[in-house]
Amino acid sequence: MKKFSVVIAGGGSTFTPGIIMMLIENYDRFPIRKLKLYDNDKERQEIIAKASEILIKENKPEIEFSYTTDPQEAFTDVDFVMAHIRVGKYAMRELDEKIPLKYGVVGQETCGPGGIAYGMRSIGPVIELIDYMEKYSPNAWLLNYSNPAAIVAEATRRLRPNSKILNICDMPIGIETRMAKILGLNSRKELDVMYYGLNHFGWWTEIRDKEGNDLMPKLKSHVEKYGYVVEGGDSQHVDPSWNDTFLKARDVYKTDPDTLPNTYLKYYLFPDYVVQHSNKEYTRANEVMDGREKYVFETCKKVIEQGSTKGIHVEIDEHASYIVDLATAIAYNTKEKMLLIVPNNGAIINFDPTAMVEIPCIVEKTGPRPLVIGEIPRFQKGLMEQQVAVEKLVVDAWIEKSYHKLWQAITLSKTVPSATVAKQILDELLEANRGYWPELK
Ligand SMILES: NC(=O)c1ccc[n+]([C@@H]2O[C@H](COP(=O)([O-])OP(=O)(O)OC[C@H]3O[C@@H](n4cnc5c(N)ncnc54)[C@H](O)[C@@H]3O)[C@@H](O)[C@H]2O)c1
Ligand SMILES: O=P(O)(O)OC[C@H]1O[C@H](O[C@H]2[C@H](O)[C@@H](O)[C@@H](O)O[C@@H]2CO)[C@H](O)[C@@H](O)[C@@H]1O
Ligand SMILES: [Mn+2]
Repeated sequence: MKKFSVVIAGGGSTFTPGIIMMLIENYDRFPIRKLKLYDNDKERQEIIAKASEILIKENKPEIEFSYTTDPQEAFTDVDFVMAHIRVGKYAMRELDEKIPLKYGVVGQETCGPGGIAYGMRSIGPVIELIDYMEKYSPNAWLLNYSNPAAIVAEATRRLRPNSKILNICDMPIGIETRMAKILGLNSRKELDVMYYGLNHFGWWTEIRDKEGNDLMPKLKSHVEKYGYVVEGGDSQHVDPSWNDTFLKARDVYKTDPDTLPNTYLKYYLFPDYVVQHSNKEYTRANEVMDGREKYVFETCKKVIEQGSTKGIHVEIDEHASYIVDLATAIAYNTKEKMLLIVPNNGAIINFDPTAMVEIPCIVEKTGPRPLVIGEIPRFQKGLMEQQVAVEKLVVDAWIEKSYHKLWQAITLSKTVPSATVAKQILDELLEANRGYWPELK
C-alpha cells in the first residue's frame, strides 16, 4: 500500500495536535510516511511541533516527522497539503469581531464585515500556499479548510482556476453529527443527505437513512423545540456561545420549515438578536484565547517538559476525520459523497454558474463531481444572490485594490444597515488591517 507525505500548513494551529492524533488513529486507511508542519510563526509552531514529535514517537514512530518555516523544505515531496492557516491570528480575529460591534453590527469570524476583513487578509497567503505546492510538488492536492472559506474559494476559482485545491468546511459535519444523535444513530455516516447553499449559508433538503427512509420529520420536530441542542452535547462546543448558536437554529428553522438550516444563517436572519446578545468587550476570540488556545498550548508545554504524554490527555479530533475521507477519496478513488465548496456550473439551475456553492459531490481521483440540485426556492435564491455578490465584490476589491468595491461589499452584506455604517466600519477595519490588506486606491 502506498504511503503518503503530508504537510500541515498552519502547523501552529490549535487544531494541529488533535488532527495529528486523528491521522494516527486513521493510519490504517491513510498510511503516512512523512508528516511535516509548516507555519510562518516559528515560535508558535515550535511549541505545537515539539509536543507533536513526542505524540508521534509514542504512537507511530514509523512516521518521519519534521517542522519548518521554509516553504521549499515544507512543500517538497508532498502528496497532500492540509491547510488551516489563520492570517493575523486571534489578535486580528478579535478586531474583526469588535470593530463592527462598536457600530451595532454583527461581529463574527466569517460572517459580515469581520469575515470580509478576514477574507481580505487571507486571499494572498492561501494563493501563496498553492504556488508553493505547485512549484515544489506539482502533483499534490491542497485540502483547504482555512477561513473564510467562501471568499477564499471564490478567490482561488478566479486566480488559480486550474489548481488542485479542494475547499471544505466542517460545519455541516458537526451539525450532522448532532442530527445522528437526535435520531439515536451511531454516526453521521448512516445519513444520506442533500444540501445546498454557500459556505456557512445553506440548507438540508433531504435526510434519509441508507434504506431511503425519510428522517426529516423526526429531525424537524426536535429542531422546532431545541434547535440542534442535544443531550450531552459534544466535547468541542462547551462554551455558552456555541450552545446559543445551536439553540437559535430553532428560530432560523421557522423561516423555512421545508428545510433544515445551517446554524450560521442566524447572523444574517437575526442580526439584531445576535448584536443584543454579544458582549462588545468580550467576544468569541476572547473565549477562544482564554479557552482552547490556552489549553492547547499549556498541554503541549507540559508534554514537552516531561518528554512524554504520560498522565496527559491529548484528545483525538475524530470529527476532523472528514479530512482523511477527502484525502482517501482522491488517493483511492472511493467516490464518497461529500459536501464541498465548488463552482456551481449549473448544479443549481436557477443560480449564477460562476458562484462558489456548497453542495454534495462524488469525490474521485480526478476531483469532485458535483450532484445536480435543480431549482431552488425564491427565499433561498434571494438570500444567496445577495451574499454571493458580497463575496465576489470582496475578491474584486482585493484584485483591483479597490476601496469602493470593498465599501459596496460591506454595504451589501445583510448584516449591515446602511452605506453610512458600512463606510464607518470599513475605515476602521482598514486602519486595523494595514500591512495585511493590499493598499487600497
Ligand atoms: N473550514 C472549517 O470548517 C474550519 C473549522 C475550524 C477551523 N477552521 C479554520 O482553521 C484555521 C485555523 O484555526 P485556529 O483557530 O486553529 O487558528 P490558529 O491561529 O490557532 O492557527 C493558525 C496558524 O496559522 C498560521 N499562519 C497564519 N498565516 C500564515 C501563513 N501565511 N502561512 C503559514 N501559516 C500561517 C498562524 O501562525 C497560526 O499558527 C482558521 O482559518 C479557522 O477559521 C476552519
Ligand atoms: O469559534 P471557534 O474558533 O471555536 O469555531 C469557529 C469555526 O466554527 C465552525 O467549526 C466548528 C464545527 O462546526 C464544529 O463541528 C466543530 O468541529 O468545531 C469547529 C470549530 O469549533 C466552522 O465550520 C469553522 O469554519 C469556524 O472556523
Ligand atoms: Mn466552516
